[in-house]
Amino acid sequence: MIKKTKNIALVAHDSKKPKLIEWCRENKEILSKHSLFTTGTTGTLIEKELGLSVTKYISGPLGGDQQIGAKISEGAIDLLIFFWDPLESMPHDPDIKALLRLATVWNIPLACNQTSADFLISSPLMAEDYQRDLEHLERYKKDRKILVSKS
Ligand SMILES: O=C(CO)COP(=O)(O)O
Repeated sequence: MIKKTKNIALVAHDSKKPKLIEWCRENKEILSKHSLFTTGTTGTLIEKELGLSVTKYISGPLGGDQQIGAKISEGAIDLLIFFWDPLESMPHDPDIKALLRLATVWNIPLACNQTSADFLISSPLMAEDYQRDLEHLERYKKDRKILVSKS
C-alpha cells in the first residue's frame, strides 16, 4: 500500500542536479508534505538550496543508489525521481541499472526526466492511498517454490 504521505526518493547525476533543484523549488510545498530520501550529494544540495529536510544515504558512486534500491525492495520507497544523465558514462553504471531495475520490479512510480516528474507530482494519486499491483512478484515466488521443491 502506498500511503497518502509518501516516501519520495530524489536522485540526480551532476549535470542534472541544477534541473532537479529547480524542479524541487517549483514543487517545494508539495514535497514538504512527504518524506524525502536522497543520495548524498543530491540531498546535501536540496537541504542547502531549499531548506527541505531529507534522509541522506551515501553518495551514488559509493553505494547510495544501492542503498535506495535496498529500501525499494523493503517497500520503504513509494516514488523515485531519478534525473540520470543519458549522455555521460558513469563509473557506477551497474548500480544505476540496478536501481532502475528494482523500481520497475517493485512497480513504483519512476520519473527519469522533468516532464515525467511533473506528471507524477501533479497526479491526484499523490493525495490518496494507492494499492500497487505486485501480482507478478507473487507469481515469481510461487514459481520459485515449485523449482525449489523439484530439486
Ligand atoms: O550518482 C548518483 C546517482 O547514480 C547520485 O549521487 P550523488 O547524489 O551523491 O551525486
